[in-house]
Amino acid sequence: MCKSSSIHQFLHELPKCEHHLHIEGSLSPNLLFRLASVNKVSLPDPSSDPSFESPEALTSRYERFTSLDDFLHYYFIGMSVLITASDFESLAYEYFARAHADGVQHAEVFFDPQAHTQRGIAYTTVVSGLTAAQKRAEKDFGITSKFILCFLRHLSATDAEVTYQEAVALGHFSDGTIAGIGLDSSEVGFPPEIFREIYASAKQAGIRRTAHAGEEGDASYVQRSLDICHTERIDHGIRLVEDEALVKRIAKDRTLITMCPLSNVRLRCVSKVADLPIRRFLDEGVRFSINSDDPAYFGGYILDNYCAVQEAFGLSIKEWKYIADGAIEGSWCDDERKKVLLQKVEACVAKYE
Ligand SMILES: Nc1ncnc2[nH]cnc12
Ligand SMILES: [Zn+2]
Repeated sequence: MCKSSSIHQFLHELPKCEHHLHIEGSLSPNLLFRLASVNKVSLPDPSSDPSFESPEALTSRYERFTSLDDFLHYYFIGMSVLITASDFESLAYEYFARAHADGVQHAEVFFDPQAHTQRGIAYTTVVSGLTAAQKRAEKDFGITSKFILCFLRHLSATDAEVTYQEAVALGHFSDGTIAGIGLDSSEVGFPPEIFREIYASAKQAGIRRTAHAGEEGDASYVQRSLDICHTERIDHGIRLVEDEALVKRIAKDRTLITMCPLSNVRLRCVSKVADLPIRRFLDEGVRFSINSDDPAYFGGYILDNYCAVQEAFGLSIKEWKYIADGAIEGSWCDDERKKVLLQKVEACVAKYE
């Protein structure tokens, strides 16, 4: 919630694109406990980790993450309760409904297939649940969406290749089921070039490419994602400001940075939202979007992130228009959809200017 109710109303109505949302990160503690019980999945014993005593205890543990790896420990345990296609469908449909309520018009959603196939859940089970939700959400809410298949960087390139080839063999990249690839999980010590061959193959095949970089890793992770993996976007990217030439290059190339303010605070990448390089990005012409990352873990969905930015930086309507337009331009939807979304932003801004 913003202090000013009129700016809050404006931010609520502003047409949004979300580009950095891990669907497994939208699993709330309540749903996690419910699915564990329905699917008979055992969670860690509360005598070894009291956070698993109740959904409330887990929620309060989520307020005390110490790092990306500390969060990932809970993230991977959490998603172990997802078993059937219908579990994935319910999870994704709930996300789309929540995003729609926050003013999201277009969402590009990450998923982590290796985290599921590793524990015996078929890749096709995951994808059929997600795509069923996608179709229902477009029909029910008019929200358009894309899926981005992420590779877990703490696993080997060979492991990633198996998943990539499964998606290729099923025609999922060529038929539009999946729009692009991404790279997530522990960053430091797992540089993007480990996955250079998959990224080269994706580029050759016209598959869209992004990667988490510059979240905990330094600016060289961003630079190597661009130069070696030819990524078209950068997820997080907050540490790119350590390299002024890189900031200028990203501004010139209009490379979209998908920022996640509440995530960066929860994972202690910065101590407060005001420490994020938002003012610098605006001043230097860097295009960026504002996103929720793992909303069930980080205490807020997309509108909460917009409000946190507003409270920290006191942006003008004109600056919000720049952000909203940049988010549309950096989306992977077709030009026709972009045109419609740009017009919606224009109409919203005209109402509040
Ligand atoms: N913020 C994040 N960074 C890296 N990997 C992730 N997986 C889910 N959220 C993530
Ligand atoms: Zn992320």
